Amino acid sequence: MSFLTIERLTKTYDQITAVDAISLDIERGEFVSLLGPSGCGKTTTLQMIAGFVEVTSGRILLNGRDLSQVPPAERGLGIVFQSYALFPHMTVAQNVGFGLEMRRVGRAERDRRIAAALQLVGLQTMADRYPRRMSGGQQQRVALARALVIEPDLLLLDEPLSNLDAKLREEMQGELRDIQERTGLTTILVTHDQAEAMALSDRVVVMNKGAIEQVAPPETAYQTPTTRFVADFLGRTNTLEGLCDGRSVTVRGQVWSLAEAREAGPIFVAVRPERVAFGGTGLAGKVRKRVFQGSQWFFAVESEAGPIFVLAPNGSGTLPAVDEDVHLAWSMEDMRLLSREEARVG
Ligand SMILES: Nc1ncnc2c1ncn2[C@@H]1O[C@H](COP(=O)(O)OP(=O)(O)OP(=O)(O)O)[C@@H](O)[C@H]1O
Repeated sequence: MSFLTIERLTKTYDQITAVDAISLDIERGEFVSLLGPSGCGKTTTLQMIAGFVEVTSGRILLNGRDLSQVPPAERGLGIVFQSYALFPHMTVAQNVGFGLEMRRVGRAERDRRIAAALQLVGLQTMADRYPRRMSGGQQQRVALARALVIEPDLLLLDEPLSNLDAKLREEMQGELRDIQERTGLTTILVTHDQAEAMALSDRVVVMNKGAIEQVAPPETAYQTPTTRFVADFLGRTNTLEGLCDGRSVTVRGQVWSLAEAREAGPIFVAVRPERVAFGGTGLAGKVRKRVFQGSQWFFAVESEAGPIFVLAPNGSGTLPAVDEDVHLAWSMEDMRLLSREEARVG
């Protein structure tokens, strides 16, 4: 039995099915992200786990206990929202200790746990500050300390870093992962940011229209997306139409032999921009756009099979200019084959 089990969880609002019979198992100590575009149902899922949104049907079991009749405050959860929701008239220590006071934890124990939580988020010197005199990143750390101090069974994070600027956000991601690893706390993060989900998680749960598209470690979901939606959502991907004859795949006259036989018929081929190379006698095209991105160059190529994006590391030899005629190649291993059904988008 998993630490957290979600069974056919559903939420409907009048005509809208926000979450559509999703099932998911999360192990103790795992860091899992619910990832998807706006409106896919990730927040609603988290809110049902937290107990803030009533479940329409399905079950949530935490550590074997059915949560349906358990009020939010008794579920043993630490929660951090996008808005820090700190009490402005309380110091950092008072904010962090609030939950302990509610739980009638004694003074000495409270002080010890507040100090430990502040240490964990690197705010040990700021216990007496008021939130308004702190940066967004520091306030978010207070919110995190407040969630950690009650020693929750499960940590729920709803877009906790999306109010921070890009650099601070990246820094906080590292810290969040670090803290999670040190505490071993089972964590669920809701985010629409695929880079954030991939950087932090043991597994990502990619959601679309209230349903789960794929559950996998970030690398697996990125390298072997099982649907076109996942392939498009996790980074940029090129999707081209092809034809399979059972033993090989053809895209505009270019043929790749298959390692394993596959059902014949029309298919889609997905290949990542960083896997496409210039040169050889592959697909012909013309460079339409070339953009310097620091560590890499981005190219938009109009090919005979449609538009193809290419990413080439900076310093990887001579690269083509805009309007130059080019050939594009990639190997069989870098190609994902999606059936028409798998290739549906949206
Ligand atoms: N209280 C509500 N009443 C009616 N519909 C709702 C309510 N809350 C959410 N919805 C709808 O349910 C769907 C899923 O919403 P949800 O907030 O879970 O998505 P999300 O993936 O978290 O999106 P976002 O990142 O924008 O918050 C949306 O279509 C939304 O409009």
